[in-house]
Amino acid sequence: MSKNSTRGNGNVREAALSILMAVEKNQAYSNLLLHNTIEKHGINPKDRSLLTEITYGTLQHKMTLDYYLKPFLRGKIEDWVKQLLRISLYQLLYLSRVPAHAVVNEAVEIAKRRGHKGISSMVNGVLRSIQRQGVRSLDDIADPIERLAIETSHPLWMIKDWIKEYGFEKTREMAFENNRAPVQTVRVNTFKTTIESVVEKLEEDGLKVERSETVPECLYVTNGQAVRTTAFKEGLITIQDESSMFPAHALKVEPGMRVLDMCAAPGGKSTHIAEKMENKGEIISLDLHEHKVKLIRENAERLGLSIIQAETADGRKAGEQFKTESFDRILVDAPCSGLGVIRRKPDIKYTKTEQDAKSLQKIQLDLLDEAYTLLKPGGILVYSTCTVEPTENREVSSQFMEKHPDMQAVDELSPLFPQKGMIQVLPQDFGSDGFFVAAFEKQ
Ligand SMILES: C[S@@+](CC[C@H](N)C(=O)[O-])C[C@H]1O[C@@H](n2cnc3c(N)ncnc32)[C@H](O)[C@@H]1O
Repeated sequence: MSKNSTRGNGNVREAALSILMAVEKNQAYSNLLLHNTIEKHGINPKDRSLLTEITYGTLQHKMTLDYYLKPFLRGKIEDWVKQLLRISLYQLLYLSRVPAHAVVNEAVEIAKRRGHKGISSMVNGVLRSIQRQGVRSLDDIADPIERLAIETSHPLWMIKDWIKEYGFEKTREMAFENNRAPVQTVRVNTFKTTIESVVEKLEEDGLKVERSETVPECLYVTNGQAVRTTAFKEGLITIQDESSMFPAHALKVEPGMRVLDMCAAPGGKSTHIAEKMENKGEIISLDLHEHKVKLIRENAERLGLSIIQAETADGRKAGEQFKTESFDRILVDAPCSGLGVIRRKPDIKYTKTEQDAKSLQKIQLDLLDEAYTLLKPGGILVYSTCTVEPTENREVSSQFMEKHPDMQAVDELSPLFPQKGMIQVLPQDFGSDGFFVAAFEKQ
């Protein structure tokens, strides 16, 4: 794909097709593949936005598209042809800016290039029939739960699980919100600069910026790419979702403290904690994977933070390296099912299973048990995840407190969000990621 593609948007659709095939076949992450494709081919901004829209849109609406396509398909069709039909139907139904004839023509061309004449005639036939007859109505699905699953393209087990925990209405809002694009948010490095000065710098770079009403150091960027700004290069901001800024507040750190961040890569929260500690004290940041630990170091360096010591280690065995009851604060930002970030990674809707949440529950409890041993009396332990699964979050917190009666839920998570003990943020609450934060104090 060239920087200045002259052959229309055919290459964009080819690229979307390849990404979607890799996501489905190899369970590759859509966001990483999209990023790599854009960087590798130096795709221009206009094509970049179309590629992102087609790839994410097709993934977001996969089950709805299949529901619409089913009456038009006969017999077994190859995976790539199915993806091509999904991509094309997505554009016909959801992208009014692409003319219908262009969508059909591109699809037929791709089918010819990748397959043979028979396949291209079939693709042509299906798309033209859909154009003539329209698609069937979702009203044909009598059961409201099943309808919600198909309409918003979420597996039925997931919708049922959420309804049990949050009720039908909140689940419905969450499922629709999961198909919307998130607003870009950045965190101001308050150790190095002020919020006002960053707002000014970002605006000088042509970005539109709004301040959050919940987290003072959080800014919403409603256009452009904050990662390409001078403020980013100078280490004055970090790209981070607003929900992910809650744990550092819940930790209630002070300069000079000794803090352990057990699952720290790529360092989004470790660096936030360091900024709040004014770069005074000590932060040990662990992660299981060496290549990810490198990212913690790089981020700390870019932000001018020197108190972070990043190490490769299994948090569940941290007691082998550190003394019992030696940390003032511990963060367990645990590996989780990630179902709060479906807006950013729509593919996880289809790859996660009910069993995943169960096995993650065990890992999270093991990490928390180790953290308990390392926490000083009077210290605070924060447990957070970017999921909305009750098997993790709520169940993990109750099991942990049952096992350790001297760990008490704090009276107020933070002056910014005064809930007692824990908060479950749903994506529709503030427009931020679905997220869970619990804070416990050791008696
Ligand atoms: C939710 S991510 C952490 C995000 C990070 N706190 C941040 O804000 O940038 C969870 C991390 O836990 C790490 N991890 C998984 N199991 C672990 C373990 N047993 N010990 C330490 N880290 C682990 C993963 O490699 C992953 O980077």
